[in-house]
Amino acid sequence: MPLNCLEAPCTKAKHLDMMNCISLVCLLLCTGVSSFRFEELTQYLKSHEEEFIETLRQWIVVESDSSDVTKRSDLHRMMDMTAEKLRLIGGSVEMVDVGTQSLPNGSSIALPKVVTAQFGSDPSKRTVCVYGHVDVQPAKKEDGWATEPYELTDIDGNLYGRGASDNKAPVLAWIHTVEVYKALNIDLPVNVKFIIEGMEETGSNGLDDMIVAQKDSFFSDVDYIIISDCVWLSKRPALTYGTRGNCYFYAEVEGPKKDLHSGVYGGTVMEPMTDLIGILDKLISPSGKILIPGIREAVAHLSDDEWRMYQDIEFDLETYKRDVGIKELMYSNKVDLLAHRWRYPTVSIHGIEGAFSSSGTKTVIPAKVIGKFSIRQVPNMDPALVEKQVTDYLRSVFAKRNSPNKLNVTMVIGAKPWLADPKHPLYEAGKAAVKRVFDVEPDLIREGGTIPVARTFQDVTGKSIIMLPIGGFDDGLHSQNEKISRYNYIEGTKLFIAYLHETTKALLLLSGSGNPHCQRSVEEAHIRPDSAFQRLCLSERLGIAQMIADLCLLTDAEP
Ligand SMILES: CC(C)C[C@H](NC(=O)CN)C(=O)O
Repeated sequence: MPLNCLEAPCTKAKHLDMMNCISLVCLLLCTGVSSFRFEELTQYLKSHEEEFIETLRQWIVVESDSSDVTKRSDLHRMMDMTAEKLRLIGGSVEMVDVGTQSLPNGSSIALPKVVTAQFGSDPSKRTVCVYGHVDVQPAKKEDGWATEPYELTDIDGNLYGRGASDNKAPVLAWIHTVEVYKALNIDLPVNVKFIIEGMEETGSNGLDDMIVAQKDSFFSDVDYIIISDCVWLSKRPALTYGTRGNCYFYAEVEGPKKDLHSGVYGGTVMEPMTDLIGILDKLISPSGKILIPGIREAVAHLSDDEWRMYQDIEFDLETYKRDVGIKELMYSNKVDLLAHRWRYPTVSIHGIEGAFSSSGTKTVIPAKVIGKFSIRQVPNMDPALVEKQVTDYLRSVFAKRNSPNKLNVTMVIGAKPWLADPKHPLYEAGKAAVKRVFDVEPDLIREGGTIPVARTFQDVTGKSIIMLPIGGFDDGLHSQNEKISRYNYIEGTKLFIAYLHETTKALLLLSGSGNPHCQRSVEEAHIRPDSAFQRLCLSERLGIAQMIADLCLLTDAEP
């Protein structure tokens, strides 16, 4: 019985019949999909566990905090170490200069180079590109860490250290995936490329331009991009199909020419800090309602399907409360809580530069203060519009205060949200890999945090992205006592090994027996969620998918 082709423009292969399926299986056999030596690969991994933890230790010790310019030499060293590691296992590595960063005092400083690497360029294989970052958020012992943040400390199987989960261990897990194949002299099922940056935690400065510049070179043969810079929702492994974006603002209020004694001058001048707190208070209500006109109106409505997906996810609010360490949440039902974590915007106030913040009782009136806040972005918000909405609104709120002080609002990060189709074959491959390693179905989740470059990858290169997290729900990203468990680090590496295998099948499926028109059309269909075309592709592909999956099962002999 003939089966319909994957999509309309693919005329030659309009009817994929049994013969075509058989030739596809032959292709699977030729590309090595049939001889997956999973046991051997994971045995090697297990027997080298301590070595892989030692490498993580050497990476954690580097204070690669991208937000602190005094640590820039550490960050450069971190990029060198990443390049060296990739070279050591046989990658052809480049360190791409992405220019300089302008500092508030008018000077500039070199951005960390972006590391790219390539393993294999076999034209008969598909090419995947792994993105990750090796910069970290700030951390000091006195912030409340129980251990030294830059010394990897193993307590009860948890590996504590700044950047352990975000994102050094996942980057290493991908590198080790390639290393294990190489060490055993087993052919990688795909060509693997890496793009590792050092400015993710401050908005990926320089990377967007580099992606645009290398669209037709480094990215030209990339079939899709994998990002493992997020965490599971619970103890169950997950696949992530969306991230929120982030618009980060500085609101600077400047008053007297120098700091003043509040006893001598207090009561006679309008204080910049009072103005700043006054306007920040008008951003969001205590119940979480964003007060900036136009923001809430832009948000895509929660569909019935989404509601059902959230409802079906196992998620315990009590565990969540315990992890956060609070008595009450903003929402007491699961769907509302997940929706506000993943797919609604929120305002967070992060800090005030110039304010007195040490211990003690200094009685100063600070002359200039900079409030720092960000708004997480969701479909269909547009950072350029948000910048205008926020600036206009804060100016009008400030004007009502009749203050002689000066207000200056700037948006320093404008990262868009990213959303994929969790029914894409890449996610089917993810499910199969999770099943193989953990013997469960993964949660399909979104992520409240931001990977600034995710949307750029998609928009500029036109490639699909899958996010494959290995971090635990309680890893404490950006927080005190960040960690990754040994279990997640090592089983996560196993997951990546399995994923490269499963994805080879998925990519063959995507390519519609290798017809490039089919490939392009399916990719396009998945980049435009909700199109009628995509629905057609998906529904027509399901039958074929099932059939090929069944045939693959026959060929998937373990050693
Ligand atoms: C734009 C932010 C600084 C990016 C940051 N990203 C991550 O933490 C991803 N690991 C975020 O705050 O979401």
